[in-house]
Amino acid sequence: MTAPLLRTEALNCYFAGLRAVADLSFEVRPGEIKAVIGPNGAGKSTLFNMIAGVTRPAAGRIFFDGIRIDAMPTFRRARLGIARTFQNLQIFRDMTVLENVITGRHMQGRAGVIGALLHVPSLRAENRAMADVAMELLARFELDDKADVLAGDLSFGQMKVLELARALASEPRLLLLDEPAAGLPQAEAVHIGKIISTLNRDGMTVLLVEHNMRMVMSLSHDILVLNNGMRIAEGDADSVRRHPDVLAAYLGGTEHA
Ligand SMILES: Nc1ncnc2c1ncn2[C@@H]1O[C@H](COP(=O)(O)OP(=O)(O)OP(=O)(O)O)[C@@H](O)[C@H]1O
Repeated sequence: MTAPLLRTEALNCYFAGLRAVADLSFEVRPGEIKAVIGPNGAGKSTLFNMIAGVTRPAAGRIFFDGIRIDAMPTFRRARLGIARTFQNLQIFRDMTVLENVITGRHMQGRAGVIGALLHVPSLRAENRAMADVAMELLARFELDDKADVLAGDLSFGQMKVLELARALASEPRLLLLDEPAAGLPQAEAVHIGKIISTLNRDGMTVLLVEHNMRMVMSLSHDILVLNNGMRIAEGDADSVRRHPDVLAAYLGGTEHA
């Protein structure tokens, strides 16, 4: 069997005594779309933040491609090939769409974001190459005609796509998507879903935290269900949908789409 791209071992995280994630071990295999679902407060964001490097686990280990990463700063995880999007969009609204993608691209380059923004002369050639790649990405997401528009002037749906494009600009091997459909009408959620599906068909491994059940059920190869920080089920859409503990956890919840 192929080695997992991402693996956690007995992860724990506490907030003021509350156990937000409890002894959680799970894997993401290369090439799969894995979703993490669960009712509000289940621990999804906490898990996501531990993988991205925002929150330190109290105990447990995280491995990316066999390398232990749980104590690594975020930028080193990014350099290893982990990119993320944010639940609350974190695009630069006063920069153009193209510049936003280039900031993602600079995770890869020698220049760094500051160098890019200062237009250091020796870095111009590198910047031009990055701009070309960024334009290709925008074309792929049908945002190339908006390259010179300020990101803040995009529609909300386009901003979500832009954030995805920026994350991809670093050429990651693992894409962490934090509620990519949040706040979108169903038609635009379907559009984002198609983009994710195409990326995955082209080989991208995806870890998805999402409340939109239609998206989760249609996209995911494997679904991890959390409740109170613990795994209550894991498997494909059909098995998870029918699992009695999953039904019980969601009873009275609002997440069913
Ligand atoms: N920074 C924090 N300080 C204190 N408690 C926190 C903090 N972050 C999360 N928690 C608590 O940890 C538990 C897990 O929260 P988490 O945000 O990970 O759940 P979630 O599954 O992402 O929920 P949602 O679907 O509402 O985003 C919750 O009880 C939450 O209140």
